[in-house]
Amino acid sequence: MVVEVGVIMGSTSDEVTMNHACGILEEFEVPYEKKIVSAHRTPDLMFQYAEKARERGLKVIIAGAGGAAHLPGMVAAKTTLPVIGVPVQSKTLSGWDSLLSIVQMPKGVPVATVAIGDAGAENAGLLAVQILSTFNEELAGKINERRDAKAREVITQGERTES
Ligand SMILES: Nc1c(C(=O)O)ncn1[C@@H]1O[C@H](COP(=O)(O)O)[C@@H](O)[C@H]1O
Repeated sequence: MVVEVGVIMGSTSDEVTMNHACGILEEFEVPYEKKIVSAHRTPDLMFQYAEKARERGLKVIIAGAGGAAHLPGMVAAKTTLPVIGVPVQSKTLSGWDSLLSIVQMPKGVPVATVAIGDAGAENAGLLAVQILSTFNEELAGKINERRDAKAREVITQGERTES
């Protein structure tokens, strides 16, 4: 099966967060790969990964990193695939450093930045699925089914809370 989404992260310490993106891809049965790639620690591997991504058949890259989170932006600079950046929550600055490093890209090289942490990673997975759904009606249908199910959950929870 051709891998469609690349989930990459700067360190194994990002894995717990990034697994939230992977969980969504599994839920939608989107073939993905998970790799540790760092702009700082493995720059040659990072360039190679980004340069080869499109010809390998990938359609979206989700890149998570914390602190001086240059990985998403650097990958975006070396590929024409859409890159979704996940700011991983850092210990010292609670992820503000990660967020600002990822979101403040110079014009010309966009990164679709999601929120800090686990919820952001989950949304990164959903955004990747939505990008793939542009040309895949079956996937679009599954997204709607998921949203309907979530809406029903919220209504049921609300009914239990309301008096
Ligand atoms: N921000 C980056 C990059 C990068 O942007 O290339 N490579 C690793 N890191 C980040 O360093 C943090 C601490 O890493 P360690 O836990 O390995 O010390 C991680 O959140 C990682 O994403």
